[in-house]
Amino acid sequence: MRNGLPYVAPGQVIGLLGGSFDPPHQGHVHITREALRRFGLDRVWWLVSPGNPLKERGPAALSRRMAAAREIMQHPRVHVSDFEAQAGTRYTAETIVRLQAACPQARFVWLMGADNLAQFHLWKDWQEIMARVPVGVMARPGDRVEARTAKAAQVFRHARIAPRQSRALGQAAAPAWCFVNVPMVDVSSTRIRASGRWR
Ligand SMILES: Nc1ncnc2c1ncn2[C@@H]1O[C@H](COP(=O)(O)OP(=O)(O)OP(=O)(O)O)[C@@H](O)[C@H]1O
Ligand SMILES: O=C(O)c1ccc[n+]([C@@H]2O[C@H](COP(=O)([O-])O)[C@@H](O)[C@H]2O)c1
Repeated sequence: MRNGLPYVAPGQVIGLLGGSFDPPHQGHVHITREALRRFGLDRVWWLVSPGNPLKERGPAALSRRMAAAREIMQHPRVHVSDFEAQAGTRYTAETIVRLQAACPQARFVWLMGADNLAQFHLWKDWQEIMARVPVGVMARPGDRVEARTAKAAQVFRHARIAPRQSRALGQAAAPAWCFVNVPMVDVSSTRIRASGRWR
């Protein structure tokens, strides 16, 4: 283990699900299982963020979110990581550079829900992220149309992989991205926080 990362066999395809996980919920578990299947991944690592750079409000303590994530996401092929806190990164582009340096034998795929694709062009160095790793996007209630018309989707329309070929994403050369219409689970951290069941 380096930076708390598990051993990676050469050529292994690892999906990265970055998130605030404030709190983690069944929507995260669901898209993780779907991503393993639909994008031909060997593993998924949850990257529990020290704090989303675009969100004003800071999340709950990292240790609490990590513990909750480990409790809810129990799967032999999924690892919950605080790599960003350990590496001192917060921006995804930088995190990916650091992960690729730490695990040069791995193939990484960035995973996100459709709501994040709609915002993706606001992320720091988002085009560099596209140039470095394939991106797998999963449908989320309410965000399908926005995702399809997202700026990132338009700029990289030439790099889109058809959903029926989604399993090829992990082996594709970047830039490559794929949107899949997985069955949807209508849960969000915002709603759980509002219900008072977290905090
Ligand atoms: N129900 C869901 N369906 C599809 N994708 C989801 C779902 N919930 C979260 N995601 C995706 O998981 C990643 C991490 O999400 P995050 O931790 O921000 O949860 P969230 O429920 O979106 O939180 P918040 O409501 O605070 O914004 C993001 O890429 C997000 O799009
Ligand atoms: O790098 C950026 O500029 C950037 C901007 C917004 C979000 N992100 C990342 O996107 C992931 C999802 O964030 P969130 O808060 O929607 O769960 C998480 O890993 C964040 O660090 C990254």
